Amino acid sequence: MIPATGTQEGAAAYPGLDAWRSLPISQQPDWQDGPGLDAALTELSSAPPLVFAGEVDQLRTRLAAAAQGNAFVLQGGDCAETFAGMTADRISARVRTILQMAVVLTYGASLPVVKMGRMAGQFAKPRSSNEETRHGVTLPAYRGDMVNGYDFTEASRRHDPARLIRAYHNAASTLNLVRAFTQGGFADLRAVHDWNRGFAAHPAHVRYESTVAQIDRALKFMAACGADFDALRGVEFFASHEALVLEYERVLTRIDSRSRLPYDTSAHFVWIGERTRDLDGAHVDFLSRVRNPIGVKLGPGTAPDDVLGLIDRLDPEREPGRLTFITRMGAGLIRDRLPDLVRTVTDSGATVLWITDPMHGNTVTSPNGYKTRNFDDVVDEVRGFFEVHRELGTVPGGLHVEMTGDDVAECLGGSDRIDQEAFLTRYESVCDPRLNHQQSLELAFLVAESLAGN
Ligand SMILES: O=C[C@H](O)[C@H](O)COP(=O)(O)O
Ligand SMILES: C=C(OP(=O)(O)O)C(=O)O
Ligand SMILES: [Mn+2]
Repeated sequence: MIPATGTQEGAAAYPGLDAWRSLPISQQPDWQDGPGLDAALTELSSAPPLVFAGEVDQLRTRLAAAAQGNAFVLQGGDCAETFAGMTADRISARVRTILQMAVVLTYGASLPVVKMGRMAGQFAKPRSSNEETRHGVTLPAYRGDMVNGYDFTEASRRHDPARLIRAYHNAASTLNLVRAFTQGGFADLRAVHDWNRGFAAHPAHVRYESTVAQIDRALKFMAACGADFDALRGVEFFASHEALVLEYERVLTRIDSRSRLPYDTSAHFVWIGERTRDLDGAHVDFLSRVRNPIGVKLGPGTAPDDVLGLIDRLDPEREPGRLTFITRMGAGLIRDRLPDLVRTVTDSGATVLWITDPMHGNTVTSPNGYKTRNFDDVVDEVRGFFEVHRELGTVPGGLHVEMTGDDVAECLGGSDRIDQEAFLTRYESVCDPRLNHQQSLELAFLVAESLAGN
């Protein structure tokens, strides 16, 4: 595999990479141009790329397969990664949960599952409000560890460009560990299946025992046929995040030594959020100019013309795997809003990958004041997504979830019946509520059952 170059060398041949600077832009830090920002960007401009162009191309082919119905994508991780949360235990729990979900989905879909973490760079958050008020004190809103700190003090909430450098190093360490876990034996199919057996053995999860038993039989069958399980010890695992802070994405954009084309080497896959997908805005312009596969979040207000405009701007060549639409409509709206968008894309002749994010359209506030989501709404939106695609004969290509491998209590419900009282001691997210380990697995089992037509 030939790496992208490790410097900005060659980027001068692409002046368009800086065209976003003169376009309308929202949700950016307010750290004013100054020595702090310049110093951080200078340091990062010579830092090595986090991912390699060849891997990014590989992902594009995997996503192309998913768009055709020949693979299924699982994208999951924190709403907002934190520097403090970058411990071996937490990273391994998250990777392990994604691997467990992937085995279940692989069985249910009878398809390869493309595994992508919202990991190693998910450090910047768009917010509804610029400010947060607590007990009469108003401070800048928390915008992710790449921008400011979560602690509610003036010093912590100041936007600090030195955090760009910390974000880069935290992403590098996370990715290093993820690569080690997924290549070093941790992902062994038999071990992952054993973990799932443990999950289904719990009395609250008995209804999943039959799926586990079926997977068990499938593995025994594979073994009897002489499958080389040792060859299955390593898995591909890709990194992704919302490309929000464009200074960070720009400085990590490098020219690939093979193709001489620009790649955003901060992650394999980057997406544009619901709040920054303006056709004439900075985010769409910048991402139109890098070779990575790109995602765009689509909320319930998305118009058919918006999706056509996004295809023209982001995928003018109609390249398989280039463009993914991540829909987040809400359980109550998906069956109403998604069909028009899918029909519009199909009629245009374009092929995009459709993924469901059943989290962001289902956020509510619990009576005791926590941002939460009902597990049943999450499941219902996923079901709606599959129903719409089945009806239209199109491909439901993947699942995008905010989740963790830890035993937190942030979303309501699931077989373990998380209630709002549990939030008082086990709510840890610094932004949106995540499915915990059990809820994540449960969702995977439910999706697998419906994929298998059970
Ligand atoms: O993760 C998504 C957004 O950053 C988040 O939903 C915004 O939350 P807010 O409405 O609390 O700002
Ligand atoms: C900000 C997010 O989502 P959206 O852009 O869909 O609101 C997110 O994925 O955390
Ligand atoms: Mn979120």
